[in-house]
Amino acid sequence: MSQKGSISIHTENIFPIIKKWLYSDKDIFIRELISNGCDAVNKHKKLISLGEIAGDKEEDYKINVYIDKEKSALIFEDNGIGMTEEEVQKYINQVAFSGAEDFFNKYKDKMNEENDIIGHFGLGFYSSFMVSKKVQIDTLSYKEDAKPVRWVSEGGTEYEISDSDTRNTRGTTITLFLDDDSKEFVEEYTVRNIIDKYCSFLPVNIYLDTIKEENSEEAKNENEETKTEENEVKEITPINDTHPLWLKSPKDCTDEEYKEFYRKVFKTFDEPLFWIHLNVDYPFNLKGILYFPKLNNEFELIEGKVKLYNNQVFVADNIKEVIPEFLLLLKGVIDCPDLPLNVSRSFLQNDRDVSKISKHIVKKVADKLKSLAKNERESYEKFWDDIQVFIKFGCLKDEGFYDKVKDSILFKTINSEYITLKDYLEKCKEKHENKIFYVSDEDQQSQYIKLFKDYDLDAVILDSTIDNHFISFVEFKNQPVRFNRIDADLSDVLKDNKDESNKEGKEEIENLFKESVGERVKTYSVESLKSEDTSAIILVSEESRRMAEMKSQFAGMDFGMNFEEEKTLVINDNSPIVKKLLSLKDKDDKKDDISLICNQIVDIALLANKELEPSELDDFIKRNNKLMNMVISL
Ligand SMILES: Nc1ncnc2c1ncn2[C@@H]1O[C@H](COP(=O)(O)OP(=O)(O)OP(=O)(O)O)[C@@H](O)[C@H]1O
Repeated sequence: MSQKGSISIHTENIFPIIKKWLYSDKDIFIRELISNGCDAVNKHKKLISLGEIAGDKEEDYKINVYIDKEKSALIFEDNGIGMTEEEVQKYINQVAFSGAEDFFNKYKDKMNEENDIIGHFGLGFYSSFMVSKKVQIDTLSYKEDAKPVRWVSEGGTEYEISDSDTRNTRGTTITLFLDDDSKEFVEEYTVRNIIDKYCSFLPVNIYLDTIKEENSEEAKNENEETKTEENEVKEITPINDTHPLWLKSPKDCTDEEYKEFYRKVFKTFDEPLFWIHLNVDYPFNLKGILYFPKLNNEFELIEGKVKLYNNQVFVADNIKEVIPEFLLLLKGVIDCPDLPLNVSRSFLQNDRDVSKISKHIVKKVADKLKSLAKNERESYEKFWDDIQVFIKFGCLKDEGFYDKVKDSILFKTINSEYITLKDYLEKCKEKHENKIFYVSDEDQQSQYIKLFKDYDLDAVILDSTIDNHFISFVEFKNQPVRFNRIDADLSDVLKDNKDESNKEGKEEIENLFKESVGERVKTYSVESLKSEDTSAIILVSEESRRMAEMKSQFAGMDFGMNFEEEKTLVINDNSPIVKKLLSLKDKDDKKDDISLICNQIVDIALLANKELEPSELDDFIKRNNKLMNMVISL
């Protein structure tokens, strides 16, 4: 037997649910009530522009928020459309029946502008019961012959409607009598911060004031002040900026405006490097400004912040569904009226739409980078050190982003030039095809940099933490290109410059070192290096170094193999010391000295590559002392 039916809901049970679960954050009742006021104003303006009613669209529309400490109440007052008794019955008494939706549906055929009404679900108003023991609405509709109405409810399903004796101008006043757990909302500082957070860019002026008790000291002082400064008119400024910069057309915004907006929104004195003004009408509405912040150090990146707005109402910071994770390293604002938000606004519903928006933002960022790299190369190079970590992170996170920006990725060379991968490979094709040499630590690898410069070779600097991963990623995407650290095996590259003369002498030098140094290095090679100052350098095979690094990252794990770095000692037969050693090789009484100096040369070469092992350092110091003694007793 099958049966169909409809589930019944007991309204009495709904309120505790709304109160407790609907909104994750108590503060948001302020946002909901102010956005209702804003909707009410916008509706009124819309009716004027549609010619439905007479009036001045530029009238002084506003939302006043008053704090009444004495009554422990918060009052929200607007001069919007107001409500008739019938509308109160319909929109307020029926939970989840939105007058905003109703209004939009009624006029949507006539409205050619986008829908800028915030309300949607018909639930926002009830968030006021999260903080109130009693809520009172006093409202007067714009309609002719409308009478002021009062609606009062103490949070259950009971309400009372009567004539209002306090509202005699068009608009709505909502009074929240705060419950005992919500007394913090009588503090002006708290309320101001919340309005600032959510409503900074709402399109209607918002003012906040605390009602002074008539005979209080504060009120008396204020009276005194007004008496003494009779001629001075106290200027009251709204909390919000009703025309945020992102709404302006990019061509009308000046650099100074962008910078000022950045400083104001992110409360900083810093200047952004550059920015992207997003302005999309199709296939969805999206406006915003993304700033590339100037970084003082790599780790500051985590502080990025992208604020998401829905019709100028703040929704949340850093929503990763809309803004891809790597873009969260930027700072900025994004206003997307089409966001499929759910009731509590900070949660998104439809993944497909959201991912479209997110893809679009990525594309815009990539386009901007490409255009800067192409058209403003000089400033792009100046920014590069600051933005490179961000871009590399983006590439690692999103291959699509890499594919878009790959030709705009720069590499700084040891000659302080900036070059793309393509240009580097082309330039070095003859000398080392598909091989990129890089420096991971300029100070430590200075010997090698010098060698490179002597041989007119070029290397790029990849010294941030992210570069290790980035190198593997670029190799994977650009096979058979390989990155080699500057101390990697250069024999192929040096071969071209190889001096084939003195072959015999070279063999003798090699044997001399082999005898004295033994197994400490795997291979020996003797070259005629251009610089006489270097007696020898150590080269480490790229593969073996990477394996050894990997092993040290997974310390303690047994890989079943020995990952030793494979070292080659390149001895310079142009060095006067090496020459001298060679000349002494047959002198028996010099054997010990030769061995001492050969080992010392190896250690110095090792030191120039990286720190010595403790036991090696020990020997090095002992030998050094011996050498000094020898010199002194000469
Ligand atoms: N200040 C106001 N002035 C005029 N009408 C109002 C005001 N506040 C609420 N209303 C009416 O009550 C309706 C219900 O408000 P409520 O905040 O519960 O939902 P909403 O704004 O439609 O949607 P949401 O839940 O998304 O905020 C509104 O759609 C509007 O018609």
